[in-house]
Amino acid sequence: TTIVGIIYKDGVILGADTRATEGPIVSDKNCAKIHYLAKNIYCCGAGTAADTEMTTDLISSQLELHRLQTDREVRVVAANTMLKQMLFRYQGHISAALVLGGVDKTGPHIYSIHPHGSSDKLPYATMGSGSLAAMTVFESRWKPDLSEEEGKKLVRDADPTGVFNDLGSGSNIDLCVIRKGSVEYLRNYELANKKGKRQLDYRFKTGTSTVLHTNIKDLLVTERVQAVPME
Ligand SMILES: C#CCCCC(=O)N[C@@H](Cc1ccccc1)C(=O)N[C@@H](CC(C)C)B(O)O
Repeated sequence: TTIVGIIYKDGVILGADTRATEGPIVSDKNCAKIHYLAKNIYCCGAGTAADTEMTTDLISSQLELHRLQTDREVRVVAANTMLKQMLFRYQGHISAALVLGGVDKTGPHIYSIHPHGSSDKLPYATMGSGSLAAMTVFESRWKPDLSEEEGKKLVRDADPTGVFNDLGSGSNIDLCVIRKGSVEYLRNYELANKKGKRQLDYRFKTGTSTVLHTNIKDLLVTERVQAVPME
């Protein structure tokens, strides 16, 4: 997985690849790794698919109850606290490595959260097997007050470094732009690995293998079976 998040002038932008693996096998070529937590908060997940899905679903439900109780828009820091406290409680056995992003009344926020429960509040973050590849782009090109176009371009250049150089990442790129009061969830923003058209027909021609022997059985004829007396 290569998941990324940045803060730009008017909010945050999250990015994720869409590959799920089981060892050397790609088990899903187009899975969704950007999860809804609240209308102003989304979360990218790396690690065990089941853990990232279940953890984000659970915290999303808890955030909704929190919103109903407080009657206020939930803050990103609340999501971070709930996520890290649960991951810490399970001492790293929940293999969910997260990039949390959102915008609330205090502004845009990005956190990275590790399976053991530590979190870092950052202007940009990457997680997953392709995180080092993606981080090269942010370390060299991120700056404060990027425009939305510049921010999208940065994420669009960072995530593919993992998609193309890390075997644990691949296929397409999903994007999520969160501004004050609006969200743009761009599923399959980039189809980075379109399947090519086969050039030739590789099927064997009929008659390739000679027929040596034919045996046709009439299955409708039922052989008489001797009834075996019950003991
Ligand atoms: C069996 C099995 C694993 C089901 C799919 C599965 O969780 N794959 C994992 C890798 C992994 C983890 C733990 C055990 C095996 C295999 C995976 O692809 N993680 C990606 C993110 C998730 C959200 C798709 B990424 O971090 O590479």
